[in-house]
Amino acid sequence: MEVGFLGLGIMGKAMSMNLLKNGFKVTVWNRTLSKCNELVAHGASIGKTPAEVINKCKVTIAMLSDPAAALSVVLDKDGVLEQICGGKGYIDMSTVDPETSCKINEAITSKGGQFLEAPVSGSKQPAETGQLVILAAGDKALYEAAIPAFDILGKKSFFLGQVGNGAKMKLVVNMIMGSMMNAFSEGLTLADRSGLNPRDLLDVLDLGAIANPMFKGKGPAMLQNNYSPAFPLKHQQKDMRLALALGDENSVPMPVAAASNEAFKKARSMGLGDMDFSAVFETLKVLKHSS
Ligand SMILES: NC(=O)C1=CN([C@@H]2O[C@H](COP(=O)(O)OP(=O)(O)OC[C@H]3O[C@@H](n4cnc5c(N)ncnc54)[C@H](OP(=O)(O)O)[C@@H]3O)[C@@H](O)[C@H]2O)C=CC1
Ligand SMILES: O=CCCC(=O)O
Repeated sequence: MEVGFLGLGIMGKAMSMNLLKNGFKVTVWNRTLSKCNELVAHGASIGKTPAEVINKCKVTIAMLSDPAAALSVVLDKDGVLEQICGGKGYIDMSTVDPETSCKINEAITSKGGQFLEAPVSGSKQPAETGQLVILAAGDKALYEAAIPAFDILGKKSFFLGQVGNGAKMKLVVNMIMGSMMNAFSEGLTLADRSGLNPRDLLDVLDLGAIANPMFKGKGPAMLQNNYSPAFPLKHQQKDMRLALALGDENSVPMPVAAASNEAFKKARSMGLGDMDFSAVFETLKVLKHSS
């Protein structure tokens, strides 16, 4: 099967590489074109613009940073819309808000193309090993056609109905994850400041009812001030912001998420946006202990 792939950041690079290694023919494009070279060394072809990729491929996947990037790649000059037409499918796997996804859907379907949103749960390593959780919504026929690719990229795919539902599910999941990361950071700090060994806290947490892969995976690195980015903090803050907007629209009070968003904003203001989102832990270190 031949697919196009737009956006070779942390996730897009790992996902397109995985497709290549599993026998897919892949044509890639990235805004910074030099990032295509590694994929080409593994057998990918390059499209010089999103339009060129769409022209070449029946199905094209996008994995882009945020709503502005997702819209720009579709609507701007040399974008997806210039070549999309009947018989072609576009699958946006970026994390965006439902409104952005609906705008893209309208643009693609107005030209006769098929559209599926399919944001993912899971980070760099699951992307490398094909263990993502795919949250798809939109064109059911395109979803079914994409299953061979989704089976390579993920361990489980959900079809959630109309466009917007995939985006909503993803934002709810990441809102919970971002709040958990803040509670975890506060717990590590409280353990340390009150004279406990935070490593003991990691062991205790791992044996109890709130054990989870995120605490287990990120905790030891956080205690070594290692925030090598798997999920960049700027994207987590974007997701909290978009989840809070969804809360506004649905009159859902979310004081925990709002406080977490403020912590991520503070971390961005400290220059930590490109670090892993666990770097929000650093926001607690600027407060010195006082008696
Ligand atoms: N990292 C993770 O753990 C996960 C991330 N996600 C989501 O997946 C998406 C991608 O994440 P990730 O790979 O980590 O992000 P990166 O920041 O590593 O990559 C972002 C990609 O978007 C491109 N891009 C940014 N702005 C534009 C623009 N205006 N026009 C065209 N291309 C643009 C970048 O191109 P360039 O190289 O030129 O800058 C790059 O290819 C995000 O929506 C994120 O929230 C979802 C699940 C997990
Ligand atoms: O959007 C990013 C999700 C990261 C994860 O699920 O580990």
